[in-house]
Amino acid sequence: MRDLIRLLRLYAPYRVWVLAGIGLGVLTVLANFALLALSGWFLAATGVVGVAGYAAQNAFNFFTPAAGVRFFATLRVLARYAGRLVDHEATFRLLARLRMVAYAGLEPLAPVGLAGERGGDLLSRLVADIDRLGDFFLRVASPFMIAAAAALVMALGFAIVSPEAGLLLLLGLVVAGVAVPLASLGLGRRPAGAAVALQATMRADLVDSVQGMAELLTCNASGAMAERVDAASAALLAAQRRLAAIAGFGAAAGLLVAGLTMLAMLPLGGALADAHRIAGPVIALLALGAMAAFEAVAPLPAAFQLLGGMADSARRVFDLLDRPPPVAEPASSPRRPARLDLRLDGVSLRYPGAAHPALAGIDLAIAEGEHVTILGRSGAGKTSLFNLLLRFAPHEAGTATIGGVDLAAIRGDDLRSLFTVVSQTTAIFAGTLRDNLLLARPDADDAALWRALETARLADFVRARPGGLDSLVGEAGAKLSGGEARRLSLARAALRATPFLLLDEPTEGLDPLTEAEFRRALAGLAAGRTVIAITHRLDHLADDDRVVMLAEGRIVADGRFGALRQGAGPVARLSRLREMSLRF
Ligand SMILES: Nc1ncnc2c1ncn2[C@@H]1O[C@H](COP(=O)(O)OP(=O)(O)OP(=O)(O)O)[C@@H](O)[C@H]1O
Repeated sequence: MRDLIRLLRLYAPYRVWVLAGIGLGVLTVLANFALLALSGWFLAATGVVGVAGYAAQNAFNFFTPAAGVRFFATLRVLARYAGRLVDHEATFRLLARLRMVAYAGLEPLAPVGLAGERGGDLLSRLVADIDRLGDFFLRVASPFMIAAAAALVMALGFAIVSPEAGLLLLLGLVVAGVAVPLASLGLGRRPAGAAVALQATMRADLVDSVQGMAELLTCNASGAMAERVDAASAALLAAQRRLAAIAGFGAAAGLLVAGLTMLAMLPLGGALADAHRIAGPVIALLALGAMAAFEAVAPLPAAFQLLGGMADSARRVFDLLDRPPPVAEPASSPRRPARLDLRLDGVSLRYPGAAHPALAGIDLAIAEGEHVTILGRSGAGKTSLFNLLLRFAPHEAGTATIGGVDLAAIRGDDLRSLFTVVSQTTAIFAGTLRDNLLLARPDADDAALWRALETARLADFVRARPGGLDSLVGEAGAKLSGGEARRLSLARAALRATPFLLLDEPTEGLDPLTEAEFRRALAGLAAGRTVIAITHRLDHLADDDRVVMLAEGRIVADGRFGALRQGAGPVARLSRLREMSLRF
């Protein structure tokens, strides 16, 4: 419930729309109530006057009630139309806000804070849960408020005619609008919660299986995955069927209470008329008015039923938004220093929840313009060093500075604007080649894009495509080969003139010819920049290249490659191993 109240607070900027929507909703219900009550009375009264003779007919004022009927009928239509417009406007505004809030909350968590999440589950929270919450005002909050306000006004209206009739109407409305829906809520809580969880699991499984379809097919595992999705789908259908049955029960019980209340008005009205407390035609007013009054509570069973699922969705979304970002952001960044020397003193880094630090006591100084190669076995902490520099993960001890400024004092966006990363895993987004290039520099013109493609040796490939720069690359670059995707990332890098170039084994897995081209292009990009390159390969290192070797998160060697490979240290051992493996 706390989450739903928090959700309501997000409506604050749209309170005028919200209040107008509720006001128009109340007006619609009251206009319908007045229309039926007046019509009932008018019909009954004209009937009575009809049999009472000529004099009574002449004395009866037909015009005012007839005008009233037309007025309420028109008011009802106009109020309903305007109400729908206003409600939907408020809903769309909230949806847009919710999506912005969710995205803004998610962004600081990436990539380290989301490492344990399933992509499909995140998608579920961002799309399905938020869509569900978007309906909160329209289908839950607004019906409750309209029902409460309209029920009180209508019961008061009846109470003016007769307190007993007012009480009876209020009782009927409370039973149909609160007791019956509460019963269906109790019955529906478990299947509603199960449906939300099952939908999320099924979506996550589906996203996994679509992304890994090739792997599933080659492992003959697609059948097992299909069975898993099928089982989740069957369980979801069972939960939804149960919910539909409960909703049907709620609607039927609500109608029954409405009918019984209307029927009960007849003997009550009769007794009141016998006691000369009301005129005969008012009995019709009470009966038809009571029937119309239940329009106010008709949406409540559905609203109560949605409440459970919405509370679950709100919890899932807010749970994501409440996670502290792995890195605290300063409010602003200091001025960019004149020289961008990098210095790490006793730096340690531990990922959230990890037992061991990924980097421990790192002392490293890299002067502006220097080229450094980072070596180390898998899991040694090489990528973690990049994560530290890019402030994807904070360091827990030591100091890390750039040009003498603490990394923690620089906003993530400002810090990352100093770096270009080229890695072996490149995210290619569904869209055109141009879209993917413009990510790196949104204001780049076509001439700049072609220059970058030339640098990355991809220009001929793009020219040969009928769509040129506007050719589609497919989901995750499915229409590109691995080497082309890698060169696209290189073209992106060529568009970013940043002082630092971080290379994370970008030539790994390329054929020798492509690799040679790639390296030449990289050398062009590296000129005049500080370059930190991770590699497992030693064959491209020259003797005077500076290498830093990591093992279990610590620096175990730092010096010129030629000197280090002559000695007896870890670089020499790695070098010998490499030579042996080349001989095999
Ligand atoms: N997001 C994360 N959460 C928890 N632990 C992590 C995370 N990323 C990496 N690690 C752990 O930190 C350690 C260092 O990982 P890192 O990715 O820096 O290694 P690496 O040297 O780049 O390895 P490789 O050459 O295989 O890419 C490993 O033990 C790894 O399991």
